[in-house]
Amino acid sequence: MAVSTIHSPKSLNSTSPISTPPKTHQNHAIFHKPTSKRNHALKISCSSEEKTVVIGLAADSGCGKSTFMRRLTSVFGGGAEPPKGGNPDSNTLISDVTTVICLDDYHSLDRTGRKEKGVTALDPRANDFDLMYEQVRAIKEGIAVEKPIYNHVTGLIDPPELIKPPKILVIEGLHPM
Ligand SMILES: Nc1ncnc2c1ncn2[C@@H]1O[C@H](COP(=O)(O)OP(=O)(O)OP(=O)(O)O)[C@@H](O)[C@H]1O
Ligand SMILES: O=C(CO)[C@H](O)[C@H](O)COP(=O)(O)O
Repeated sequence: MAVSTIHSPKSLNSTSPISTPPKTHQNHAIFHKPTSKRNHALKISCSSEEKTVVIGLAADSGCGKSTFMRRLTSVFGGGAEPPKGGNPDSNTLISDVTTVICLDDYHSLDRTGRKEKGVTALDPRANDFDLMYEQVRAIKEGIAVEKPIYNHVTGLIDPPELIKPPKILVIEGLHPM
């Protein structure tokens, strides 16, 4: 499993598939590995007061992303719940500080569509990376978006849900980077 901060609108605008972190650490959430046996706690510092910090979590299906995210959001405080009054099959988790969105929501082909085309959910042809990029960039810039929902119960793409910019946005899935 890979976890990374996604650093700036500039890096999101890059044409390179791999974003290059800037040299300063301002406005970034920073994860430190313990440096000594006496320092077991995961230290998290987040200096951004105004802009949404984006954290990407990449791993294959069933690797433990959701489990890890529940732990991570509890570190930031508050319980995380699906959007109130929305689609009960929403994959989104919202707390006071964080919003976790699942990138399965950017599947461009539903379950039947993938079967017909003979592609898996990992295949770029089954995902709308352009929409993902535009919406993550918009949220980071403080703009709410209407994000699609991939319904894991029905295998269909449901009507979108409104995602408002949180302090910390976590994008978890197969291709967040
Ligand atoms: N660190 C761990 N050690 C052992 N089992 C784990 C660990 N983390 C998660 N699991 C178990 O692995 C299974 C998959 O976990 P989880 O649903 O978090 O994965 P996921 O990556 O979010 O899956 P998906 O991509 O299907 O949404 C669950 O049964 C969970 O209890
Ligand atoms: O979790 C996944 C990817 O992260 C699923 O494999 C993918 O979204 C397809 O979902 P389903 O099997 O419900 O049609």
